[in-house]
Amino acid sequence: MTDFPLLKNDLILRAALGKKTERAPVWIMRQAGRYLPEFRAMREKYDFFTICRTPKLATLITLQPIERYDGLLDAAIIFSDILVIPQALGLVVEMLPGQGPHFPDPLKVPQDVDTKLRKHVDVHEELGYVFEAITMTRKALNGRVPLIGFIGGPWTLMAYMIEGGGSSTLSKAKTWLFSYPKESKRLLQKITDICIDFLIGQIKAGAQMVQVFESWGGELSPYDFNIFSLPYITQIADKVKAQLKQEGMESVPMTIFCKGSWYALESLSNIGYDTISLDWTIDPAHAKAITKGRVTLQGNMDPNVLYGDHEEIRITVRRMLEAFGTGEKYIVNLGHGILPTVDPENAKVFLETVHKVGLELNNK
Ligand SMILES: Cc1c2[nH]c(c1CCC(=O)O)Cc1[nH]c(c(CCC(=O)O)c1C)Cc1[nH]c(c(CCC(=O)O)c1C)Cc1[nH]c(c(C)c1CCC(=O)O)C2
Repeated sequence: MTDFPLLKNDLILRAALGKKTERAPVWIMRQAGRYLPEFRAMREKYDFFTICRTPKLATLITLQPIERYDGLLDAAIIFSDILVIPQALGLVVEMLPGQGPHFPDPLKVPQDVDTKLRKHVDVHEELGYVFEAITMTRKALNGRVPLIGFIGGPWTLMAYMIEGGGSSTLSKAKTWLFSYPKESKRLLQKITDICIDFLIGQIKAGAQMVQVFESWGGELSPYDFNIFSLPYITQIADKVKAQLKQEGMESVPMTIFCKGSWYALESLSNIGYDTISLDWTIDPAHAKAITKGRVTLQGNMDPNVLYGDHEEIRITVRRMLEAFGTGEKYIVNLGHGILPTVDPENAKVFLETVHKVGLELNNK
């Protein structure tokens, strides 16, 4: 194991493990991204996946929000993308400016799993650049805040690999689920095996917390979620923790974010994750009543509130903190990624209010 600088702010790790905190910690999904002019300047020079594959650039960008919002963020998240796993499997993925991800040759029929995808993926060979970026970033952070690693959930990755990009209906991916359920499960298992190896590698490289982004969970009915998502995200938590334990290594807190899967809260609080990240359609009181303190909750302000004026942002943050409670089992975040046209000053108002109101409510 590499020797890393001593961690000075462990609020988020304590909150994730259910310990008391002086105030609720905060970070922002997609905090290193297009809303920051310093990120856009880098993107004028470099292609998206070139940045992901160049540890020095990924480190620099991961640190951008940490430096801009000096002392206001309680975690950094490694700059990368969930789609590096489909790339590791052998698919070409491009990031089209302003349009998002594009697969020129996606999976079309089940036989493609055998002809278009690598039989075996060695994560060190294919994704070693992410591990290097994590180790480099953890050192560059110099203990300021913990570093979060991440992966996409198997169903979300499968859907991208078949749709070939974003989609409003996911009809192509769902055609697989309902026409070729056996082959779909085989593909989901293949992706899951890589997710497990990749997360373990990220933790060994220095990730101090990890998040699974099942961003398209809510596109499935509760019945289908239990068949095509839940078993795989469950395996990820189980096997990552079991393997680290077997190797005598400490695990790190794990967060599951199933966007839109409000119906799955009960199941999600029983499958080995420490934290559940919520989108804004879930009422905090409802989430607390269902999860009953078994997990830490993270979230969940509507990212569009950051388009409101400063006073509206402050009011919404206060309401959210009062509803979740700030001293225990809560991490503040948005309900989904920060939007690319948000004013970075509004994000600052959000962060400052979280600090101010969090301390105030804890000292009551
Ligand atoms: C579905 C998904 C993807 N990527 C991701 C998800 C899960 C979270 C979610 O649901 O939003 C996760 C992700 N993508 C990115 C990060 C980096 C770390 C961070 O959060 O700051 C993380 C955690 C960088 C990125 N990933 C992407 C950008 C913008 C790319 C650009 O510069 O053109 C960044 C900074 C591109 C991307 N990557 C993806 C899409 C749909 C897009 C285009 C839309 C968008 O820009 O938000 C796939």
